[in-house]
Amino acid sequence: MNLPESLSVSGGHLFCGGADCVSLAEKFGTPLYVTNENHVTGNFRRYEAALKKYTNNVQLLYAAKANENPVIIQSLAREGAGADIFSLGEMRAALEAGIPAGILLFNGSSKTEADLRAAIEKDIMISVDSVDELRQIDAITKELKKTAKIGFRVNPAIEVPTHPKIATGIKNSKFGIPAEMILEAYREALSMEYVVPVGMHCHIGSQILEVEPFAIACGVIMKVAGEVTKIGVKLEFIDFGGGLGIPYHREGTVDKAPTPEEYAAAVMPVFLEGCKKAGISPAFWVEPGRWMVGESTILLTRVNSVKKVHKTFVNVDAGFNLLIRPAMYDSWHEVVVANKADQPADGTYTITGPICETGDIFGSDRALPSVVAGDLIAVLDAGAYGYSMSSQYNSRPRCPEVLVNGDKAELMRRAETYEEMTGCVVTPSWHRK
Ligand SMILES: Cc1ncc(COP(=O)(O)O)c(C=O)c1O
Ligand SMILES: N[C@@H](CCCC[NH3+])C(=O)O
Repeated sequence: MNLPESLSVSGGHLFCGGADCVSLAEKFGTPLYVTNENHVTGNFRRYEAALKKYTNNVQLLYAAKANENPVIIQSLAREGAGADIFSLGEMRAALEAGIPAGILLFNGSSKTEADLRAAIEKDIMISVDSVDELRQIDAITKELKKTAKIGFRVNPAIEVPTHPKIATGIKNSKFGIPAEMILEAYREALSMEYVVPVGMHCHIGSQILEVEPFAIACGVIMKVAGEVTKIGVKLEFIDFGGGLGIPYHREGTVDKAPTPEEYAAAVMPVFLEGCKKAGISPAFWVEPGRWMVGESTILLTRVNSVKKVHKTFVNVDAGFNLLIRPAMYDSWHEVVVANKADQPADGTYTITGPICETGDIFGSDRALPSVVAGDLIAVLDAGAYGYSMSSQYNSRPRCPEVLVNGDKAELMRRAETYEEMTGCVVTPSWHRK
C-alpha cells in the first residue's frame, strides 16, 4: 500500500515516525489516536513555500476544526500559522496557542451576539455571513465605541467535485452572500461608523481532489474584489478558504490528490492577475485544515473478536463515536493490520465497531492478512475531522491521543473518565431521595 509519509513498516510492524505502533498500543491502550508531529509541521512549511513562490504576501490560517487538540494548534502556531475559527472554543484555543489576534478569522454562518462581541473586543476579524449579522456588529461596535474589521464571505456559486454535505460554495449552500448581492453589503458596511471592511472570504468545500474549482472560485472572487475596490473598499486580505483533499484511497483505485504546488500553480496566477487588474495588493490568505493534519494520524484499535458468518466481521474496540467519517459520509479510510503489516492478504474482512448501529463500519470487505482476536488494526488518515468530530455515544468515554516526534511518543490527551463524561449531569429535585 501507498502509505502516507507519516508511516512506515519495519519488522512486520507499522511505525508512526520512529514509534512502533504495536508498542504504543501496549503502553497507552486502545483505542488510541497517534499523530506524527513532524508530518504536520512539514506540511505547513511545504504549503507555505508553494504559495510564497508567487508572492511573500501570504498567510496560512489553520482550520482549527480539523483537529482541535491545543497541542496541534500550538505546533502550527509556532510555524507562524493563523487560524480559521468557528466558535468561542476555537477562538480560545487559538489565542491560548499564541496565535496573534490579527491572523485569526472568525467564520461561521450563525454567530451569536457573544461570538461577535468577543471577536470585536479581542480585535479579531470577522467573516460576515449576512447583512443581518453586519447590522448586529454595527450595533455592538457603537455600544463599545470600538472598531471592527470585517470581510464578507462570498458565495461564488460553483459546483465542486466532493461529497454534497461538504460542498460549501454551491448556489444553494447556507454559507456566504451571493456575488450579485455583495456590493450592497460592502456599501452598507462602508457607511457604518465603526465597521471597516478590509477583507473578503470564500470557501468552496472540502476534500476537493482537483485544482480547477479553486482557480475558478479565485477568478470569481477577484472580479468581485475589483468591483468592491471601485466603491471604495480597501482590501487588506482575500481569504480563499481551505479544501485541498488528501488521497484516502491508497490501494487499487488510488486517489490522485493535487499537491500544494499544483494548487499554487493553478490559483496564484489568477490571484495576481486579478490584483493587477484591480490595482490592489491584498495578502493572499488560505485556510487548509485536512491537508495539514489528515495524513498525520492513525486510529489504533484492538480486535475483540472475529465472526465468520455470511462474511467475516472483525469486531474492534473503536467505533464511529471516535471516527464518524465512514458512517457520516461513506468515507473511505484504509485499514492496516499494524502487527502484521508485512503479511500478504488472505481474505476479505469487514471492520466493525462496538456501537449499537449497523452503520458502525470502518471498512467493508477489505483484503487483509489473516485477522484474529488480539490483532491491532490501524485506520489511516484519521487526523482531520477524526477526534474533533468524536462523541460519547453509547456512553463511551473518548480515547487518548499520543503525539510522536521522531522516536519520542507522549500523550497529548489522556482518556476521558466515566466521571468526566457524566460530570455535567444534574439530578432534578424530584429524582433526589
Ligand atoms: C470556512 C472554512 N475554512 C476552511 C475549512 C477547512 O477545509 P479543509 O479541511 O477541507 O481544508 C473549512 C471546512 O470545510 C471551512 O468551512
Ligand atoms: N467534516 C468533513 C469536512 C467538513 C469541513 C468543515 N467545513 C469531513 O470529515 O470530511
